[in-house]
Amino acid sequence: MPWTLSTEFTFDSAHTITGYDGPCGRLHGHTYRVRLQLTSERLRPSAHVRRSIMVADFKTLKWAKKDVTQGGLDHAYLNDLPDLGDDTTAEVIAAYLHRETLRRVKETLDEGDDGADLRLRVSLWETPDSCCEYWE
Ligand SMILES: Nc1nc2c(c(=O)[nH]1)N=C([C@H](O)[C@H](O)COP(=O)(O)OP(=O)(O)OP(=O)(O)O)CN2
Ligand SMILES: [Zn+2]
Repeated sequence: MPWTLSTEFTFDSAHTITGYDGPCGRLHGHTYRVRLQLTSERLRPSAHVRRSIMVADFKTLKWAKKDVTQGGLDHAYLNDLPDLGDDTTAEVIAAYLHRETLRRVKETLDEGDDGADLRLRVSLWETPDSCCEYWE
């Protein structure tokens, strides 16, 4: 793949791993760190410029750092989100970030472009020393 776009950001959220036999089963919070790496065979128009000069707009990739009231994950109670429910492990959140980020990027593509060459890798740190990666 000729291009790899990489961006990192954090969001602060609370969660409970329902049914967990230990402290993680109680309400607590994390500063989650996210790294997104998106590879592409070609350059495309994006949400803010119609010439083919980007893999995707960094602004589109960083949707999750927005406040939950604006469609992101910052200052959310993650268990309240219908796509996550009570299973808010790093594994489930990373898969959700993968699905939702690709969906948002593909929304900006031209008609007839299915984005089949786009590959996304999500790395999600729940704590400074514990990370989950998700890619296909
Ligand atoms: N495979 C997973 N294991 C755990 C997850 C997870 O999402 N996937 N989550 C938790 C809890 O959310 C917990 O808050 C994080 O636990 P941990 O990494 O153990 O964090 P600590 O820094 O509190 O751990 P120390 O005991 O201080 O090392 C648990 N497991
Ligand atoms: Zn936790």
